[in-house]
Amino acid sequence: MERYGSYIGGRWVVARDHRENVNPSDTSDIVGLFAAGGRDDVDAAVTAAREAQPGWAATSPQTRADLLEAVAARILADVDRLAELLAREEGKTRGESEAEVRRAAQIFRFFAGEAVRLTGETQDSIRPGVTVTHRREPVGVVGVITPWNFPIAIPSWKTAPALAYGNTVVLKPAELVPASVIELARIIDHAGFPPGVFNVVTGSGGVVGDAIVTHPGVDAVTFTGSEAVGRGIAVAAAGRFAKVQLELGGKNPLVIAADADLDVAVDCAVNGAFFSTGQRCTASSRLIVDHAVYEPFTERLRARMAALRVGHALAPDTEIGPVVDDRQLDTDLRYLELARATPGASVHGGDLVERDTKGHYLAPAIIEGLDNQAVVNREEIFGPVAGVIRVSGHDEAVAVANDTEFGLVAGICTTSLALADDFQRRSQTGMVMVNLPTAGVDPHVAFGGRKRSSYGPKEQGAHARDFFTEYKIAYVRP
Ligand SMILES: NC(=O)C1=CN([C@@H]2O[C@H](COP(=O)(O)OP(=O)(O)OC[C@H]3O[C@@H](n4cnc5c(N)ncnc54)[C@H](OP(=O)(O)O)[C@@H]3O)[C@@H](O)[C@H]2O)C=CC1
Ligand SMILES: O=C(O)CCC(=O)C(=O)O
Repeated sequence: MERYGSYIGGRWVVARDHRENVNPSDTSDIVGLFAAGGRDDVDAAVTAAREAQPGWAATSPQTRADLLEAVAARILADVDRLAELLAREEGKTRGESEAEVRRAAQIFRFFAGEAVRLTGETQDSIRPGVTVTHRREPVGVVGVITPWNFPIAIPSWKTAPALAYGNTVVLKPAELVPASVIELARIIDHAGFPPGVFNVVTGSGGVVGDAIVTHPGVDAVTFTGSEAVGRGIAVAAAGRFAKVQLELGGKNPLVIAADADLDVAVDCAVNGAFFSTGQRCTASSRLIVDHAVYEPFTERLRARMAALRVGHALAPDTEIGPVVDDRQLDTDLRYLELARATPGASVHGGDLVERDTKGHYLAPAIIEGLDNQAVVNREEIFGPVAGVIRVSGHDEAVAVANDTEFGLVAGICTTSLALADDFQRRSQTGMVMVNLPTAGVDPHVAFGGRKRSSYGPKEQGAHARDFFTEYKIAYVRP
């Protein structure tokens, strides 16, 4: 069984303790043994990152662009192997995994371009002869803490902009899925980045994650994961005046209007609620359906749902891979039990599925008959489970869609431009989708939500520079 260390200061550091990375499609398959890093590893990584940062910031933007482009090319050259590894460690289908790996390459390619595109601003002072410049500079050392549901794309969309703009990085992947990030570190190492520019410490959130967040040498922390952990990180980072960016949960509504094209609506619902096993912060976990189309929509949805093939992530006919681990499966089952025990609810699907290999297989489920106040329609489940809520008319649909503590993304299926436009304006979310699944965003576009879904500047696209750079304002009298 191969053992992997952390990547610190351009070297692979041998670890004392390791943790198994288990394949959720087949729990007898151990992907590898990964370092259970400690605070001393974080300290060494931050020291290396601090030493490397001024030199990295001083490199030509073209050098940074060339190196990021080399990472993109190396990812693409190895797509098959990386996709298979990702599917093995996370449980996404082979197709979903390949799409994610390609997305990681697109992200590195996009930020290669951004490295040479960074601009500042100038303005005239109110004092004659004086010019004011706003110049963007790197923040310094960025701590990156990532979740298990996008093992290579999320680490890439935090790392690529950090590096493009001259920061150095200490990254902690989720303990459930360290393999893809270790491969990314190998690629970055082979591409020829200076030692210390990119560092990875694997290990638990409570130890390695906390050490990154509280380390005085880390200038900024970018995090994606649960609200509870994000809240603690925000408090700890703000307490020592470090910059912080959080991407948290969602309870994303997809409205099916009375005039919706039901083929489009069912496609959007199936994709948004169940693909990637529902394990996306952008998942459509509330389907808000106008009573005029409730019966035909739910009938077609149930039929499509029942036909979805749940199975081993690497089996060619699998449409829905396994749940990531037994803990998340317990969470999904607990919410389904709660729904079944609630008067008026009817649960369709949601049974455990047996396959040739022992994996965490759960059939997709919808919960009908409950209103928007039910616990299952308020809390993020993070599994292949959606609540279906019946409403009367557009105004009620908008009110229900907005009646949540989250605000990541909202979708509407309608053939009316007026309804689509109205929904877009009134939705209390960072992102809106019209006749598209709520999940699945473009790699070159800003990403982020409102309310308790996100905190700090948006991620991705050119807007990423707002987090990964600081303005320096200079008054100049020549
Ligand atoms: N918005 C999103 O995209 C995501 C939301 N979630 C939500 O979070 C729930 C739980 O998922 P989970 O992976 O456990 O999410 P967590 O928030 O626990 O984990 C996200 C990352 O933070 C790390 N972490 C955990 N505790 C700390 C800490 N005290 N200080 C610093 N870092 C820490 C984790 O490490 P490690 O796991 O290695 O211990 C992981 O790398 C899901 O059911 C879902 O609701 C989950 C993933 C993504
Ligand atoms: O839907 C997407 O493309 C992105 C989802 C995401 O960022 C997440 O689940 O953390």
